[in-house]
Amino acid sequence: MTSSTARRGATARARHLARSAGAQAREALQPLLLIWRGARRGATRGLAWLRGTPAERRNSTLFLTALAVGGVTLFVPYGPALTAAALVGGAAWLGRDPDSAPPGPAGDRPAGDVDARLQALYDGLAPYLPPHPNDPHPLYLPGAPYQRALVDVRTDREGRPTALTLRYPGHFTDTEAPARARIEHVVRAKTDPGREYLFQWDPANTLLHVTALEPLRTDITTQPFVTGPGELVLGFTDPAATNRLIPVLVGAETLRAAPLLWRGGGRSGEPHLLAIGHPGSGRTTLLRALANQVPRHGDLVVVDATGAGEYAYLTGRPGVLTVADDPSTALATLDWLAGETARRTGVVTAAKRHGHPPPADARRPLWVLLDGLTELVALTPPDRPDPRELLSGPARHGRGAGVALAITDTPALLGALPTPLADAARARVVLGHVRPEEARAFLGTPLGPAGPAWLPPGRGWARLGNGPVLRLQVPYAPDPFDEDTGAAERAAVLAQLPAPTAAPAAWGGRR
Ligand SMILES: Nc1ncnc2c1ncn2[C@@H]1O[C@H](COP(=O)(O)OP(=O)(O)OP(=O)(O)O)[C@@H](O)[C@H]1O
Repeated sequence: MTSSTARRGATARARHLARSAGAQAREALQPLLLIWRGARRGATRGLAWLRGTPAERRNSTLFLTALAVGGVTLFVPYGPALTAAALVGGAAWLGRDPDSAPPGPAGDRPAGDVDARLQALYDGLAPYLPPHPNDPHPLYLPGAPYQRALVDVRTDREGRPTALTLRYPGHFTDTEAPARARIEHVVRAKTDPGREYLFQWDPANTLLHVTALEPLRTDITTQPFVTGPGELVLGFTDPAATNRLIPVLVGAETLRAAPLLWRGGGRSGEPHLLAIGHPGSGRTTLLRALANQVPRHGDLVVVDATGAGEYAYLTGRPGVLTVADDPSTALATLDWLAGETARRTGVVTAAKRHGHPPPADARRPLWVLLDGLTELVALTPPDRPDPRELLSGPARHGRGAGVALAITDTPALLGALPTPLADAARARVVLGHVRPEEARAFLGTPLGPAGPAWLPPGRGWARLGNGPVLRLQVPYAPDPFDEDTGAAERAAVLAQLPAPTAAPAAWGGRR
C-alpha cells in the first residue's frame, strides 16, 4: 500500500466518523428540533391569526384562553406540569415532518419560495380587494403579511400551492362574473399559470377555495370504446365527475378512464351537439372520434364544409351513407336530410297511430356530423336554401326520428343559430380558449375550472343539458390518410372501422 493510499484511507475513515457522529447528534437532538420547529410554526400561525381577526373576537378569545390556561395551572393538581406537557405536546405535533405536517408554508422545506410566492399573490390581490373606508382591520393592505388573508395553504414537493383558501372583504362584489374573473386571473398568474385551477366561491363565508387540478391525459387514442347502445364517447374527464370508468388501451397498457358520454338522437335529453372552437382547437378531431364510433351504432352522414378531405377514409364503409366534402354535395345532403327526417317522422307517427312499432328503416339511428357550419353558409349560392334552415327540421324532429346532429363551428356561430337548432342542441362543447363571455353564453353558465394559459389540442369543456360544466379531453383521432399520421395510429383508426365494401361514389353511398 502506498503512503497516498493510506492517507486517503485515513481521510475517508475520518469523514465517515464525522458523518456518523453528525447523524447521531441529529438523531439525539431530533425531539428538540421537532419542538423548536413546532413552536415556530405555532408562533407564525398565532401571529397571523392575531393580525387577521377582528378586535372584539380576538380579545374575547384571548381572554377565554387565558382564563382556561390560568385555571388549569393554578387550581388543578399538577396544573403547571400539565400545562407544560400540553404546550410541548402541541409544539411537537405541529413540528412533525413537513410531508405529514398540517399543510402550510411556514417551516416546510421550500418555505422561502412558498412564502415569496404567497406574498406575491397577496400583494397582487391587494389592489383588487381594497379595504372599505370604515374597515379598521382591512384584510388586504399593501405590504401586510399574506397570512392575514391566505389560509389553509397546501403545497406540493416543489413548493407550488396545490390548494389554498383566501378570505376576501364582505363588500367585494363576489356575485359579479367580471369581478370574480379578475381575482381568478390574478391567482392563476401569481401561482402557476401553467396549471388548471378549480375556483369555488363561498359568498356566505366570503371565502374563495382554490384547488390545482391534475392535467387530463392526452395520450388516449380513438379505439373501440366499451359503451352502451347509442352512447358515443366525446372524450375523457375527471374521474370524480362521473360514476363510470371504462377500460382504455394506452400503448400496451390497459387503464381505466372516466368517459364523457353523449347519447344523441332518439329518447335523448340532449339529442344534438354543438361544438365551438377556434381553428386548431381540435373540432375536426372531435368529429372524427365520433365518426369512428358510429358504424357500431347506426348510419353515418358526414358533411365537411372545410373541403379538406379529412373524412375521406370513411367513404364506402358499411354504415357510412355519404361523406360530402364539396359545397354542392353538402347542400344536396342537407336537403336530403330534411326530407329523410320528415319521412321518418311521418312513418313513426303513422305507425303509432295504428298501434304498430315503427319500421326498422325509420328507427335506425342516423348520425349527421357537420364540420364548419358558418363556412357552409358562406359557400351557399344565393339561390339555394340557407343550410341553417335546412337543419331546422332535423333539429326539431330529430329526437323522434332517430336523427342526431353534431355540428362544429367557430364561436361566431353563436349569434347565427336558428332557434330550433339552438334549443335542441343541448349537448355543448367548447374546445380550446374562447372568450369567457362567449363560453358563458354558449354553455349557459360560466366555465367551472379555469383553463391553463396553454391548452393541448382537443382540450375543452362540455355541458350536457343542465348538468355541470366538465373538463374534456377528446381522444386523438387522426386522419389515417394523412401522411403525418404514424403507422400505429393509422392502424388503430382503421381497425376500429368496418372494411370498405364499395368504391367511393360521386356522392358517397347515399341511399
Ligand atoms: N385530442 C387530440 N390529441 C392530439 N392531437 C390532437 C387532438 N385533437 C387535435 N389534435 C391535433 O391538433 C391539430 C388541429 O386539430 P384539428 O384539425 O382537429 O383542429 P380544428 O379545430 O378542426 O382546426 P382546423 O379547422 O384548423 O382543422 C391537428 O394536428 C390534430 O392532429
